[in-house]
Amino acid sequence: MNEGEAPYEDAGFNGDAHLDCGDMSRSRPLKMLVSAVLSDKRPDEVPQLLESMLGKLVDEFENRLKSQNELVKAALKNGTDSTKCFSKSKVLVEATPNFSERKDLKANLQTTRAGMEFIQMKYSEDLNILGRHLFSLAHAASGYHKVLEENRKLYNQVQDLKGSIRVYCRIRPFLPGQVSSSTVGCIDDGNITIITPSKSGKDGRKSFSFNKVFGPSSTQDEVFLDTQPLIRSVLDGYNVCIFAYGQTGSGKTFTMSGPKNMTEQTQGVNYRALGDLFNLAEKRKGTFVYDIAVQMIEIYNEQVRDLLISDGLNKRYP
Ligand SMILES: Nc1ncnc2c1ncn2[C@@H]1O[C@H](COP(=O)(O)OP(=O)(O)OP(=O)(O)O)[C@@H](O)[C@H]1O
Repeated sequence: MNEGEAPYEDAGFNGDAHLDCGDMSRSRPLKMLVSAVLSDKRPDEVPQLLESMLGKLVDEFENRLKSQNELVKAALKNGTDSTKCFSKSKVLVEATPNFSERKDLKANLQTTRAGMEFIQMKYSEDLNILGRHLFSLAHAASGYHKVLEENRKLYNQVQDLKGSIRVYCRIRPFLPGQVSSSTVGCIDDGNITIITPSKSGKDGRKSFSFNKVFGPSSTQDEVFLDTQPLIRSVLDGYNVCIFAYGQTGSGKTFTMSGPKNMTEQTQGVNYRALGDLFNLAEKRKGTFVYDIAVQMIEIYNEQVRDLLISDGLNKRYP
């Protein structure tokens, strides 16, 4: 796994992860329905939502069962009354041609009753299955949320262990026609030695330590990859600040934004960081909703200026 890739991206939510009921054809429309309902919900809303859905379903089934029971009772009552009348005036009724119809009616009522009892039984079976599905889903949803939380903590702990303040050094190559009095002696991961030929002894050879040193041939991508995991912590609510420091012409703008004629390869940290954050936010949109705002200011000669205001007069902060 890429260091920068948040591990919790892999903990993808699969709605049937904990379903133990074998009848998949029955659960498919249910899963689609549940996914559709849950797609725009935040993880912390999911268990509560499922619980309320389940509650509504139980109420609905109970109401239906109740009304069917009442129907059956009413139908049976009518049938019994007819039978009583029939016995009181037996001779008369036997003489009428409606006798066989009443018999049929009684038989029909009994069949209907048996049918209703069967439907009632099926309903309670379905209700049980549905209940199990919904509880499994609620359980899976809350488990998924816990895993996400855990992974997020671990991810940010790793960032902390790597150091919450990191200092990188980047050597820019000599520009065409540039002559320098000092040269880079050696670069050893986090250490750099600068040699100044005009000086002798200790003064001619100085070593500096950083979290990492990027040599003159390092690419924009290599520089960005080292800061990427830190940048991603922003999406977990951490504050991250990256700034470039150095003398004029040392390559701050090049590293942070890119050269004048920029291509995708030469984009600097700013563009790459924003691209990465937008991509991640898009990937996680089913789980998290992020509000993104941007502000651009310049601090120059102790004056703070808003660079996104087009009206030049109001650029300056009070
Ligand atoms: N890593 C690099 N590879 C190639 N060219 C570079 C690199 N870093 C800087 N340069 C070039 O060096 C020149 C100066 O760089 P840049 O403008 O980024 O410096 P700066 O520190 O922002 O300067 P200033 O403080 O004056 O704004 C530019 O022409 C830039 O394209």
